[in-house]
Amino acid sequence: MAPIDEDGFSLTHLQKATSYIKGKIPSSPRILIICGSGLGILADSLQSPIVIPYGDIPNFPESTIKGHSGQLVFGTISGINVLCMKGRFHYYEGHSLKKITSPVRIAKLLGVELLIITNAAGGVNQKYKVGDIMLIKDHINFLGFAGTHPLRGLNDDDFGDRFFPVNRSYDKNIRKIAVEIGQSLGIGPNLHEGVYAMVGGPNYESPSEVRALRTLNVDAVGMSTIPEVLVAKHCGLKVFGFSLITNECVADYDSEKQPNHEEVLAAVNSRTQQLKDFVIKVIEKCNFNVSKNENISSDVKLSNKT
Ligand SMILES: O=P(O)(O)O[C@H]1O[C@H](CO)[C@@H](O)[C@H]1O
Ligand SMILES: Nc1nc2[nH]cnc2c(=O)[nH]1
Repeated sequence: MAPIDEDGFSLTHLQKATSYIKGKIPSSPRILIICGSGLGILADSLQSPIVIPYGDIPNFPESTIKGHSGQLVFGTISGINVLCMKGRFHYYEGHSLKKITSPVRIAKLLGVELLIITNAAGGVNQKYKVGDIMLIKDHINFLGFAGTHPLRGLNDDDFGDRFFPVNRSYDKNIRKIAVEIGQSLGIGPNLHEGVYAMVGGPNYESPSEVRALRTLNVDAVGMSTIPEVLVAKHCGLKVFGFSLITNECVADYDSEKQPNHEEVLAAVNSRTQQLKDFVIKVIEKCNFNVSKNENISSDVKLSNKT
């Protein structure tokens, strides 16, 4: 029986988008960077960029949120082929989780081996300050607790096994490199390793929710990232992820503070150059971590399947 092709997530359905992208790029990407709110500036670090608007890619979702421009950019960083999503998709926009994560499967089909995923997140840990970077060491998938999952439905064996582990999802070697790079860039005191939690959104947390997250040892909270990571792990990609702390979550019942998207984007804008330097150096150091570039093949097949 063919996997349920709900929301176009099966190999057959994704081949149209994959073939279209293959026709636009000269060789296989090894790294996919997914840019969080306002973090599309990371794409500006790519050499010889080729820009493909999401709207031109068959069956590709569209971004609807400020700070997500809706372009796929192919280029190189330190000689490594990189695909960068300037704009990601969120469950609260109305996209299904299959749709949100379909770019990860397309990246796998294109030859990507490493997902670098970024987001803007609220600081739950009271030690975190606006502008800090949190390397994600683990996550809590609240949507998954209720069974809301991108891989719900028949499993597509073309991509991965029905049941799969997600402990050690966030590559420890790359995190170690990132910590060293953070120190070399002078952001060591503002660099943490912590637990990211995803909620559905689009509202920010109530004070009681922030207090509950703290009891669960959550360090940062957002409305994205984990579905993409789960699909990446399912199909065998390495993952490195970080959050930019863009606001301090409000746990005081009488606080006048009201988290908002403008402050989120402003916090990202204030760290633009440092974030670009950070990501470039992580990729430079990870050079050994992915295969060398190779010319793009015309047929669409999974690299780990004969
Ligand atoms: O997770 P990213 O895409 O960075 O965006 C974060 O910022 C927005 C809220 O300000 C939400 O979309 C939340 O998920
Ligand atoms: N859920 C959530 N997502 C965010 N994205 C940026 N800041 C926040 C926040 O405080 N809460």
